[in-house]
Amino acid sequence: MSQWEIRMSGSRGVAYFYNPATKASVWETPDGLTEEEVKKLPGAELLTRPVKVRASHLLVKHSGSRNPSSWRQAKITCSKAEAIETLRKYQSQINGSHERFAELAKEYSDCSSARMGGDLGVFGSGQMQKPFENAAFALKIGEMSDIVETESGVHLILRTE
Ligand SMILES: N=C(N)NCCC[C@H](NC(=O)[C@@H]1CCC/C1=C\[C@H](COP(=O)(O)O)NC(=O)[C@@H](N)Cc1ccccc1)C(N)=O
Repeated sequence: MSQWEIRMSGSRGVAYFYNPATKASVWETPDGLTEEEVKKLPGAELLTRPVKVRASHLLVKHSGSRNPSSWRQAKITCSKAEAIETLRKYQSQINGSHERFAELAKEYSDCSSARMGGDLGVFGSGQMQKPFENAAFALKIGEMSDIVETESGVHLILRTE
């Protein structure tokens, strides 16, 4: 059976099967593929991708951010490297604690969501910048991301629902 792979369709956020050799794309599991074989296909993680998530984040902006200003600092001048270093420091202080995450987001996040401990509410595919969306949607509930870079700056993400 020529190799199938799993891809995500546009903004509908629904996974489908694609066969690069035959260029066939089908919504349902191709005949002859067992459940076990499907789980081993490239892109299999997309099959368990949620439709919507709720997440909090701690954003540290830098001079290269698309909007280098926030409630904390009118003109943000730190370099991207310094922002990453700062976020690493917060990451080690958080050390997996959801409470610490919310406390540090409230105090240090350069996003207006800081006042809600970083909570962004529920969002679906197509709402956030792709690197942020992909990282948030790949997290299990309660899991924290490593450092994620977007046009806004560098983030730590905690998936809460
Ligand atoms: N709930 C939504 N749909 N709100 C629109 C999101 C727009 C989206 N934003 C992002 O992808 C990044 C990642 C998370 C926050 C964020 C960026 C910025 C900060 O960066 P900056 O734009 O200065 O570069 N914060 C926001 O947008 C805030 N309104 C998020 C928020 C705050 C309070 C409550 C809910 C949501 C985008 N497509 O640009």
